[in-house]
Amino acid sequence: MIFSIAILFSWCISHAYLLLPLLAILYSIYARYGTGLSKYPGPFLASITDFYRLGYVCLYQKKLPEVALHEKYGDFVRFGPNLLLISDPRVIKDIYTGPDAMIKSEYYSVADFHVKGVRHSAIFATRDQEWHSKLRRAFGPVFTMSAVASLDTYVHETRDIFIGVLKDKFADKSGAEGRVDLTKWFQYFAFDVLGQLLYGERHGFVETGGDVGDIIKILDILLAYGYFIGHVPWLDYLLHKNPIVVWLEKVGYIDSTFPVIPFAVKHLTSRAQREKKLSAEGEPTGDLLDRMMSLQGRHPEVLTDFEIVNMCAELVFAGSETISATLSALFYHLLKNPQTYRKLQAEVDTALPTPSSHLPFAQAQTLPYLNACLKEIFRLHPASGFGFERVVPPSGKIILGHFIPGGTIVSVNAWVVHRNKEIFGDDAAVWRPERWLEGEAKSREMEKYLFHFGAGMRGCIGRNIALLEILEMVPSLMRTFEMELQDPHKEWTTSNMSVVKPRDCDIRLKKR
Ligand code: HEM
Repeated sequence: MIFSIAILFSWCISHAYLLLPLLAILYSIYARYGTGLSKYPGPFLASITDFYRLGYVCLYQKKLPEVALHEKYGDFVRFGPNLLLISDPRVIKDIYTGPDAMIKSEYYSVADFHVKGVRHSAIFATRDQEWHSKLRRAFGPVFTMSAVASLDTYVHETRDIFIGVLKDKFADKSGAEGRVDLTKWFQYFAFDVLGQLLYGERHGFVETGGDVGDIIKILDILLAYGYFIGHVPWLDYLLHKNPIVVWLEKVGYIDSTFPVIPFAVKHLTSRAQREKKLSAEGEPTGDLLDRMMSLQGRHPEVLTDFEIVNMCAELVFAGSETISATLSALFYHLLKNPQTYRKLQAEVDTALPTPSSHLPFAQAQTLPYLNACLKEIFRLHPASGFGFERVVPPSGKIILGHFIPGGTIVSVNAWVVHRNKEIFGDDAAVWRPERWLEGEAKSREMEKYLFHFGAGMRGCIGRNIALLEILEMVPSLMRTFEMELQDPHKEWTTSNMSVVKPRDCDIRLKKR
């Protein structure tokens, strides 16, 4: 027996030149026809290998891959042996919401990490729905609108320091000295405001005008790694999660700790003995860390110190680049379309009599044109550039009359949904905040399909914080400065590495 296995093995080795192409052909036939998706259109090579998709997203950075693919192939596009992209917004409720919401695909698992050799998943990436529900329930009270509104003083402080630094460093200066790289400075703001919200202490980006501890650089690498490798998730087991790297991390030869973790641990440790504060209504008070720690007694099995530190890192991970991309894109479009800039400025000037006066968050939420601009930027430039992949349950699912086999990965991208002409109008591809002011019924109908924060239980837990930060920043900035693009005729560029990041949108500032 052993003898015949050895003969077979040596025959296979000596005929590898024949066997390997044969296996590749058999695998390709299976990939193309064996997953039940062969009737859907899409690039031929994509139906055979996920590497096609990886190559495509690497090379196709100018226009989002999904937008171009749906334009070419229609509502259902096969973009992998097992992946179906869907553009019709009506599917959002079937895939993402309700008790049957589908689980996240392995795309997200690339964001898992090891601590002392043990694998962990935080709230954004976990594929364990039950554990995720527990996390959402336990952390939930910290993120409600009323809880977030009471965090406004933390945002004011960072915003005022940010505006002060811009004033001193750039305002009224000519030449290179007055040139502001908007994306970079909004990144500094976004990281610092999160430090302030989380621990009552900024990380120090704005004051130093630089990347503290290379946090931005490292986050950019992590986001790019997740975005690209997520298309072929098993590559992660050869690269970052291979047993040698995991072992080297375990014994301390490699340190892949995200640099905000030590910051979070330092603050958590220093507060461990502090009395936990609750408001008169029994709600947590203080900064976000205080609030999360004061909930520990209610959910001791979920809100461990370890999970709280993970959550701090997740909030920085998910809530920094998204904010800076949204703010930069908003000002780019306002300045590229000066009539919209003037209209918003007039509204802001009425609400804010002097540059140093303050517009409360609740009042900012009522300014019609400001909120129209906000919805329009969320629509036209949703910060997340990736499709939110989910796995069809084993029994399969009927979606818009199509039976989709169990195990298929389905994905809807906000950039595609938000360009739907039936919902948003023939000019869906352009910046026009006025579309949100053309009747309440129309606005409500459009809002129903906004997908920039995702949907359902896996939708953005930080959405109220995002609104707070943006609505606190925009009016004050516009009241303080007259802004113009460095080169009004130049078109910006964007890059998509999970977050669609604006580039080349430098501006100049004059004090008002
Ligand atoms: C304009 C700003 C933002 C946008 C467009 C945005 C978008 C999103 C989207 C689309 C998701 C779901 C992704 C998916 O289904 O795969 C998400 C999840 C998440 N976001 Fe945001 N986000 C923003 C700001 C923030 C902020 C400021 C924070 C925190 C301070 C935050 C924290 C999170 C977390 C923790 C998750 C995971 C939630 C879960 O799975 O339960 N985000 N965000």
